[in-house]
Amino acid sequence: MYYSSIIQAIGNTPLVKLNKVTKGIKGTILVKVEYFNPGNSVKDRMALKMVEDAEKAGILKPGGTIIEGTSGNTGMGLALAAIAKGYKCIFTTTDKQSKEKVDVLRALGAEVIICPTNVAPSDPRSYYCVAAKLNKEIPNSFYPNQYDNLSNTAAHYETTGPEIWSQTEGKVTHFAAGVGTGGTMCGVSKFLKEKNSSIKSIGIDTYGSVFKKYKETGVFDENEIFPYGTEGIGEDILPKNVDFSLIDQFIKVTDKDAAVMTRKLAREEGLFVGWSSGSAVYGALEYAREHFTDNDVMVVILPDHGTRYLAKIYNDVWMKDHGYLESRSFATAKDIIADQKNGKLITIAKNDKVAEAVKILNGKGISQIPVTDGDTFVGSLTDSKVLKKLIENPGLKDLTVGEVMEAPFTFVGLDNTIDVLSSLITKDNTALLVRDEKNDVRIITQADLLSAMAR
Ligand SMILES: N[C@@H](CCSC[C@H](N)C(=O)O)C(=O)O
Repeated sequence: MYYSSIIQAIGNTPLVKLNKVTKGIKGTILVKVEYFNPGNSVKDRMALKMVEDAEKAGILKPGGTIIEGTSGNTGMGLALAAIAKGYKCIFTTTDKQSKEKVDVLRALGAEVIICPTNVAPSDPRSYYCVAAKLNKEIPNSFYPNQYDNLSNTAAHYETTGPEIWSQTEGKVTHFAAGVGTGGTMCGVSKFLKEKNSSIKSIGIDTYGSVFKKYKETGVFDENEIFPYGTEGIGEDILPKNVDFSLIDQFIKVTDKDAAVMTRKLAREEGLFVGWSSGSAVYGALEYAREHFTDNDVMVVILPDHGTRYLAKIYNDVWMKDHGYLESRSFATAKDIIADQKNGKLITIAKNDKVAEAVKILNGKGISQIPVTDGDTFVGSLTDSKVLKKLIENPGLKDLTVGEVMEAPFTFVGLDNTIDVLSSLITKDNTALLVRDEKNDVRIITQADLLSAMAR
C-alpha cells in the first residue's frame, strides 16, 4: 500500500499515555502527538481542508497563489498542500516566531515576509493586514484566513474529534488544547460533546492574550494584551473559529511554565515537542490535579515538534537569558510547605455561619480560610474583607459563609517557583492552595512567601 501524495498521510496520529509528569495526579492523561503529521504539526489537517474547500467553492483556481498570515505551522501545512496541488505560497509571519519555522517554510518553496509582532492587528504593518493587502493586490490569489475560515474547525470536527473518540473507545471525559485560531479546540469539542455532552473542554491560553478574560466576563479587554513568547496560541483578536460556548473554561499558562514543562516532556516522557505543547500539558495537569478522580480520562493535543524550538527552549543559554532556567535555585511551593510549622489546612464549610468563621480566624490567628462544600473548594474568606463587610452590615454574622464568600484560592503546582507564586497572590487572591506529595491540600500565604524570600 502507498499514498499517491504525502498529504494523504495527514491524520491518524497516535495517542500516548503520560507516565512521569503526571505523578500524584488521579485519572489518565493521554496526549495526541500531532508531530506525526507530515508537516510535523496539527495544522496540516486544517490547512488541507481550507485548500480543498476553496477549490470546491471555486475560490482557489489552478496556478493560484496561497497567501496566509501564520505563526509557522499552518504555513507548513499549506505549503505541503500547495506542492501536492501545484500552487505558489506567500506567508506573512511575525518576528517573534522561531527562525527554524521560517527556514522550513522557505525550504518548502514558500516566500516569507516577516512583520513586527508588537503592533495592533489593525496596523497596516501587522501580519494579518499585510496578508490581506497582498491578497487584494496579487491576481488569482487565495487568502485562507485561518482565524475566521470555518473549514479550520470543520477539519477537526471531521478528523481529530472522531480519532480521539475511537482511540479512547468513548471513554474520554475531558479534552484540553491550546487556543490560537480556535479551530482545533472547537472542532474537537463540538464532535466530542455531540457524542457525550458531559465531556469538558479546557482551553489553554497565555498571559498577554484575550481569551480567558473574554470567556469569564464577555468583555474584550485590551489591557489583557501584551507581548508574550509562547508561539502558536493566544490571540489579540477574537477569531470566528473560537466558539466560546464549546469551551468550558480557560487556564492561562506563563511562557516560563510552558517552556520548563516542554523540556520535561522531552526528557521524562521522550516526547520531543514544541513550546505550546508544554502550555497545554501544564494547564491540563493544573486542572486534573484539582478536579480529577480515578475514572477521568483527559486527551491533550501536542501541536508540534521540538526541532522548531532548538535555538529557544531546548537551548540552555537562551533559557537562562530569559530567566526560565535559573542559575541560582529558587524556592518552590514544595520547599515552602516543607518549612511550615503547622501543615494542617484549616477550612470552613459553606453552610457554616459567618460568626463561626470569624471565631476560627481570630482563634487560630490566621488571615484567610478556604471554604469547602464536601471535598470541593468552593470559595474563600479573608479577614480584612469580612471585617469591611461586617462594619457595613453587622447582621452579616448570621448569614452562611456561602452567602458572603469570595472566589476560591488558586491551585498551584508543587514545582512552581517563588517568583511565579508571588505573581499569583493579588488583592483578590490572597493565598494559594497546593496538593502535597500525600495529596493533602496545603495553603501558601503572603507571609509564607515573605519568610521564604527572607531565608
Ligand atoms: N497569535 C499567535 C498565533 C495564533 S494561531 C496561528 C497558527 N498556530 C499558525 O500556525 O499559523 C502567536 O502569537 O503565535
